[in-house]
Amino acid sequence: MTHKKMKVIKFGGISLSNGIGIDNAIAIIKKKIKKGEQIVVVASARGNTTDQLEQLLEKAARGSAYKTALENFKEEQQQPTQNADLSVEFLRLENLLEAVFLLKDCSQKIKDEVLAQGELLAVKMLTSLLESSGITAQAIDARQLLVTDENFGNASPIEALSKEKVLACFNKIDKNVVPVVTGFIAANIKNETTTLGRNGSNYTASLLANYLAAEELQNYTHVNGIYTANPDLVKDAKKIAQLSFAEANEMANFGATILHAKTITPLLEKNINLRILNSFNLEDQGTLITSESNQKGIKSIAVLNQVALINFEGRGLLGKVGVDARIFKALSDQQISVSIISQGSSERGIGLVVDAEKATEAVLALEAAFEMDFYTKDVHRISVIDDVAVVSIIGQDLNNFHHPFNALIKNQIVPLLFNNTITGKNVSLVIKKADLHKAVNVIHGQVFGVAKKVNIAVFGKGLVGGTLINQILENAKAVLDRRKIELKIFAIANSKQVLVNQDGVSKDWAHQLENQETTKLGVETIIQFAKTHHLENLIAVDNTASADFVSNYLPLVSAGFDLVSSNKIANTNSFSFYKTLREALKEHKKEYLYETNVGAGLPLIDTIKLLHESGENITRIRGVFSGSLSYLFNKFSSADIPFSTVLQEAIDLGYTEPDPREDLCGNDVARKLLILARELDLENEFEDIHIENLIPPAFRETSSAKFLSSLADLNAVFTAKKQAQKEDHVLRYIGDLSGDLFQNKGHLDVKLTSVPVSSPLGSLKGSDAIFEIYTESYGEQPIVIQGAGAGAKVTARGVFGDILRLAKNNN
Ligand SMILES: Nc1ncnc2c1ncn2[C@@H]1O[C@H](COP(=O)(O)OP(=O)(O)O)[C@@H](O)[C@H]1O
Ligand SMILES: N[C@@H](CC(=O)OP(=O)(O)O)C(=O)O
Repeated sequence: MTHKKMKVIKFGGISLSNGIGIDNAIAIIKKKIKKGEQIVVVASARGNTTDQLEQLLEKAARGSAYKTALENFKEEQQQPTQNADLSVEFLRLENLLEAVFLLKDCSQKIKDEVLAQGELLAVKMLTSLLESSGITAQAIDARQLLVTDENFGNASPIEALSKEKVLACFNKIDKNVVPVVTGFIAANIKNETTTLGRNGSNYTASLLANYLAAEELQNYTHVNGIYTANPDLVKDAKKIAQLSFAEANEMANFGATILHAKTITPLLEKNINLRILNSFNLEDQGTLITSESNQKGIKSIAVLNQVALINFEGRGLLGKVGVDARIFKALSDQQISVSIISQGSSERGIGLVVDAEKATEAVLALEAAFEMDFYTKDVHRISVIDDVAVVSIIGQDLNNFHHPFNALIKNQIVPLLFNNTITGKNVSLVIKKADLHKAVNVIHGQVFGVAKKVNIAVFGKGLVGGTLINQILENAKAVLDRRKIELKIFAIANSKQVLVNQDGVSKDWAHQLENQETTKLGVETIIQFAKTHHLENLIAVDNTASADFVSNYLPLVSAGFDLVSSNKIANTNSFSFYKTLREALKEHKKEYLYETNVGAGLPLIDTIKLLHESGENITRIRGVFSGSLSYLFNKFSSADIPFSTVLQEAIDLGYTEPDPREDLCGNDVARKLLILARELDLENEFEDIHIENLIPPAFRETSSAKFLSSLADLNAVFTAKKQAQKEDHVLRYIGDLSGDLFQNKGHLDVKLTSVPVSSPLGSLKGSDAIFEIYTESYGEQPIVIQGAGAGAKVTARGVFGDILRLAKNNN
């Protein structure tokens, strides 16, 4: 067989599984032969055979019944044709398992022998199928080709010997015969079976490509190529069309399971291209890995999953020379390699990441090596954290690292340790395994800026809530295009029903919500749903007017939600609740925005916050805070009409609450005033506010119907107030906050007042709200914010604004 222009074609396990898998593999090989290509096929064990063999072994070693499982295994292997003679391997497996069952013990050496049968079976089946479709094929047992050391389970090839054997074997093969070689398996000098480590078939293929000086290695798998992150974990991962060997190597080293860490070197040595292709999607060009380097450098995220973190703590190690060397020696003596080390991560401690299955062994080795140091109390503890994973951001500059890091913290994922490599721009984070899925998605969203997903739960679907949901759905595409933020409403709830959808609710939400079962556990259901589906960047929006709902704020915050509300209750409850909520927000690094609490869509709270936080001394805030009361007194003052006529008009226009006494009593204005006061760090309670109740005492207790039918009885009182004014003055119902603001408490007044018609307050029109903010620097000249201060549409817009602010903040 000549090797020029020869290609090594490797099929992964799933690409050889029963059904479409094996059919496609045969079709791919046939097509290549038809085209006259010269190929060598390397095959992994089919489907998840290796895992199944591992399980059979474990059963047998435990002394549990394994025979039925073995029969099922054999039946599956014998698919799709009885023509393949698999009897040798089946018998070998039966004998090996029987021996393990009797001894109740299994060495790594036996395990390699058992696992090797998987590849041998695959190659026999493949050869038989090729033969029956008219292709002359020859099954080759790689144990005749690759010579390794004796490190069972993870053996290293002895180059010179292996190459010699490979060349000798292939030189004898006729060029019309397709060699089908077992991946993964080899033999030591004593001819005992070894394996190259899990997922090692790629390595076999790249060794063969090297020895045979192949033109290309094509790796057929079940994904379209190499992605910016494992596509099983990150839906939005993008396929990388081309990678350099160095970049691929980096990814493999940091755990991208699609590449075996050792695969690249043999290819690099001989400059052999590697193509990752999808045997289930032949249209796709896959990923090409070559010596050409990409100028910009590639970014990707890789995960090491089966790892443990060892914490080596010793106060007495400060300044001692050679401790690291001793640690590494103790571990390397046991063939344990360390993938990440971080020094000084704990008090005089060292954190080490090792393979999970080696963790106990590693601790024992370290305890033995540092026995004396325990006596002298220089080392006081060596512990293991099992359920960890390492997420590496490859190509990550440290100067930008704060972006993904902050995003993790915002999502309540605190890495146990992180480190960076000196060569190459890589940062690795050790995190709890439970956080893995979410962490990889959060980092991916940040690093690739593709689109950051923001997951929103909307509580309350009344006028404001419903309008908001529709606004979000209508504008989601524009927000995605302009801001690269993907807004998803994953939950909608009212007091009775909950609608959840991981992919975001659709335009039909109202109808779907109605058809949901009634549940009383809305908030817990939603918190649990977000957890189960690893949803990131969570925002809870409260558009209810409910006093009860506010008690959910604390659980939501501790579950990782930022809050937005148009509901004022949380800010006007007792000061102690106000403080508790702020403390919880701080503790969980969450934010709470409520711009619409005062002045609906007007940018009021944000302005006051900015002024206050920048140290500007706000001395007074005064204004007409209520749209309905603005309308009432603007109209009543400007024309010669009875108060009751204006009030009836306001009721008819829907400007007031159904019972207008809720507006006239002044409580709503008072709540807004209290919210502003608390923005200035004043510790006022609602009871501190002097409220001028506009409802004459005789009308306070009557029924709604009675009140609405006797509006004319209010006229005398209001006409008297109007007439008692100075010339060119008008009535305005205002909130007024003043006093010594250096004290803890401000002076808060809600009252009907008379102002010159030419003043900003006096010239107010329609149902506009107005806010005058007096500060020390601005002196007598207040900052004035004026505009529509009510209405479902503007309020919903304001809530939407808060959501976008949070979404951007999370960057
Ligand atoms: N960056 C990545 N791009 C693509 N796949 C990845 C990546 N990281 C991890 N994977 C995983 O690698 C798997 C394919 O590799 P592997 O299972 O070894 O294939 P095969 O058995 O065909 O050799 C995918 O299912 C995916 O879960
Ligand atoms: N069958 C072996 C080797 C293997 O499957 O390699 P690959 O992932 O490259 O197909 C395993 O499952 O570990």
